[in-house]
Amino acid sequence: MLEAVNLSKTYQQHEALKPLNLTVKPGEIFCLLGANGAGKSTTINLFLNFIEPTSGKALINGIDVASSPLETKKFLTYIPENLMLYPMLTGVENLDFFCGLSSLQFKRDELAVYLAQAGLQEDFFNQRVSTYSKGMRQKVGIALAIAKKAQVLLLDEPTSGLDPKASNEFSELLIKMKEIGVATLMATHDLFRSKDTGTHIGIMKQGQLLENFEAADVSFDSLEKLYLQHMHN
Ligand SMILES: Nc1ncnc2c1ncn2[C@@H]1O[C@H](COP(=O)(O)OP(=O)(O)OP(=O)(O)O)[C@@H](O)[C@H]1O
Repeated sequence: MLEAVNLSKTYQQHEALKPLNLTVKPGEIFCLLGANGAGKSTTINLFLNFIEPTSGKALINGIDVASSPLETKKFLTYIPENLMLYPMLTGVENLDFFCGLSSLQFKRDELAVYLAQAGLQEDFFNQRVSTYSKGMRQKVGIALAIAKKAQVLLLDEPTSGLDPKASNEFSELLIKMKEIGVATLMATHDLFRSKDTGTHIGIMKQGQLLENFEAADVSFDSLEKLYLQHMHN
């Protein structure tokens, strides 16, 4: 579970994130929408302990990420817009390496099962990642989450630049993760996927979470209207 408690970040005078209170429970996919500079990545980076909060706390499974960064990282997998993998290593080798960083060791056929569960085509398991499409690289990230039995997924625009089919496949993986109780926080610009895949939607503007509602409570049209209204004001 993810929890922000009066979490804020100020750079010099600039409030990148105004005090945020937010909970993402197991089995929820919280989609964070907002214009460029709204504070979405800042929120995710605070949960990753990449940056220090100015006030408040980011908690993962009730543990403060600032005071227990290593422990909280065990529970989570982070997939940014461009997942950094080693291009000269194969998918299996990359997965092995990143599992190793979490002190996890698997046999080759176990790694292959995780890649298959993440939807990667078998022909590519032993090919260098330099030959992978962006969607295939993102699947290696999901395979890592599956291998780690991650309880939390932090995603920063993971589908930007993916073609509609790859984006759809990624959404299906997120739904699978949801079904096994993973809590997901995703920054995205994709209104359609937020409505389609998310369980909860937040709209941010200038560092502030202006809206927080259940995806089932809005139609796609009303979501778009609401989003544009906030951006125009
Ligand atoms: N290291 C930094 N120093 C100063 N200001 C920063 C720093 N990092 C981010 N900011 C500012 O914080 C604000 C929020 O940025 P953030 O990256 O969280 O936005 P975002 O919603 O993720 O945008 P995008 O959709 O472009 O990714 C912006 O005004 C940005 O300029």
